[in-house]
Amino acid sequence: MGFVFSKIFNSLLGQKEMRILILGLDNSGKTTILYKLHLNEVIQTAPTMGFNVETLTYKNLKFQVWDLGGQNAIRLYWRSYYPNTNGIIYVIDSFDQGRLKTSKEELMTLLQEEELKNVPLLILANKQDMQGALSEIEICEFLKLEEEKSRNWTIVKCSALTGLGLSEGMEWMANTMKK
Ligand SMILES: Nc1nc2c(ncn2[C@@H]2O[C@H](COP(=O)(O)OP(=O)(O)OP(=O)(O)O)[C@@H](O)[C@H]2O)c(=O)[nH]1
Ligand SMILES: [Mg+2]
Repeated sequence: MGFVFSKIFNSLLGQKEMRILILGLDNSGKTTILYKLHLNEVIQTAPTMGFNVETLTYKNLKFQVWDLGGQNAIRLYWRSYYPNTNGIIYVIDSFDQGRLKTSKEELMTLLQEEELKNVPLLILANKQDMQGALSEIEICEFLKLEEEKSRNWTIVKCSALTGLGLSEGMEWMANTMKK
């Protein structure tokens, strides 16, 4: 009986689009990641002034993925996209150590948002192809996220250029949402 219910539930879930936001500072690689996932290509990007949105299917789940511009002035508008969000992908440029503190501050601010309470968080430590990039362990230590007890979160090292880690990250998101 339970099996029948879980099959029905899964098929319903398969049709529902899960709303995912890709957030992070400008130049961290959000748009490159979105299109690497969508087209399996590295596209030439320009700074995003508004947003890009694409539908991706992964593990029988449909994700409606919103990539928002990360420039300082545009970050003010992130919160208008928060309602009904099912997952957050937070992208960090692992090579840009000078802006890691700012990136952490932005992350801490959004984690305090009531509308994003308990929403699963996938942190992507991007640009791992660059010599001198911080490892995901170093970034994790810097972020000090151990206190995020009520939220499902993980950190995955990735490169939007090579594709490293992107499937792993999406797999985590899909599995977390299916639970
Ligand atoms: N080496 C390397 N470069 C990357 C990687 N991901 C993105 N880039 C480059 O970083 C630059 C910025 O990438 P975008 O995807 O436009 O960054 P963004 O986060 O969307 O930036 P905004 O739209 O301004 O918020 C581009 O030159 C990308 O080619 C990566 O994994 N490795
Ligand atoms: Mg962009």
